[in-house]
Amino acid sequence: MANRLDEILSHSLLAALARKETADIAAMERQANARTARGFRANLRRVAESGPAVIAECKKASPSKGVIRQQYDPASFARAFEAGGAAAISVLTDEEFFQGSLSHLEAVSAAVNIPVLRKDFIVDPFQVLEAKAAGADAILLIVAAHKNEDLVELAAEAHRWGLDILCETHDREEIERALALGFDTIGVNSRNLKTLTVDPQTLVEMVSYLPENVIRVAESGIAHAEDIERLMAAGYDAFLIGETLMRQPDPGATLALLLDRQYVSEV
Ligand SMILES: O=P(O)(O)OC[C@@H](O)[C@@H](O)c1c[nH]c2ccccc12
Repeated sequence: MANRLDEILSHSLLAALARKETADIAAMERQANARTARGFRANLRRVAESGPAVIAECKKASPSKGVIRQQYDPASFARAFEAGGAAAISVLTDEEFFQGSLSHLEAVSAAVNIPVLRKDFIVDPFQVLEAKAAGADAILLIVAAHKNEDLVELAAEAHRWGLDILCETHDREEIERALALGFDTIGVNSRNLKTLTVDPQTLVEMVSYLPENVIRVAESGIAHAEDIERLMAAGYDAFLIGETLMRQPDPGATLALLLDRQYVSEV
C-alpha cells in the first residue's frame, strides 16, 4: 500500500500555499490578535482531575472510512458535546480527505466556551495563523510528518499566537522525539498513518513511555466506556473520540452516556 501520510502531507502543503497566495495576511493577523486563546491544555488538566477528559471530534469523513456522517452540522454537535461534558472539541479542517473546512472551525469556536483544536495536517506556519484567526485554541502537530527543525518552527509559531499544541505520536521513537523537544501534551494515535489501520494494543504499550507531567491523550478507535476505563487505568488523562460519536443519531447524548457510565463505574 502506498504511504497515505506522505500523500496527504503533500496535498496539504500545496493547498495551504495556494490559500496563502490570495490571503490578506494583515487582516488575518489583526483577527488573530483580537482573540485570546482558551487554554486547551489547562482545561484537559482541570477535567482530568475528576474523570476522563474527552476531546470530542467533529469529523464528516475520513480516508479510511469515506463519509461517516451525512447530515453534518459541526456547530450543533459541538454545543451538544459541551453540554454532554466534553473537555474540548476537535474539528477536522482538511477539505480533501476529511471533507472539513476552516468555516467549520469558525462556527464551532463561536458556538462553545470550551477550547477548540484545529485537526489538520499542519505543514506550514501559515496554517497556524489560519487556525488562530478562525478561532482555534490549539493545533495538532504530527511528529511522523516532520523533521525536528520543522516541529520546532511550527511550535514557535503556535506559541507566538498563544495556541497550545497536541503533539501526535505513534511509537516509542516518536514519543522520545516529542519529549526531547519539550512537548507537554502528547497524543498516541492507535491508527498507523502510513497504513491507516488501528491497533488498540499500541495505546496500552506506549503510555509507559510518557512521564506523569505530560498530558497523555489516547487517540482513535475508542468505542466503549470500557475502553476509556481500561486506558485511564493504563495512565491516560484524555481521550480523543470521533467516529464513535459521529455515527450515533445523537452524538452529544452518546458522549453524555459514555461519561455517565464511566462516572458510575468509578463510584
Ligand atoms: O474517529 P476515531 O477513531 O475516534 O479517531 C479520532 C482521531 O483520533 C482521528 O480522527 C485522528 C487522529 N489523528 C489524526 C490526524 C489527522 C486526522 C485525523 C486524526
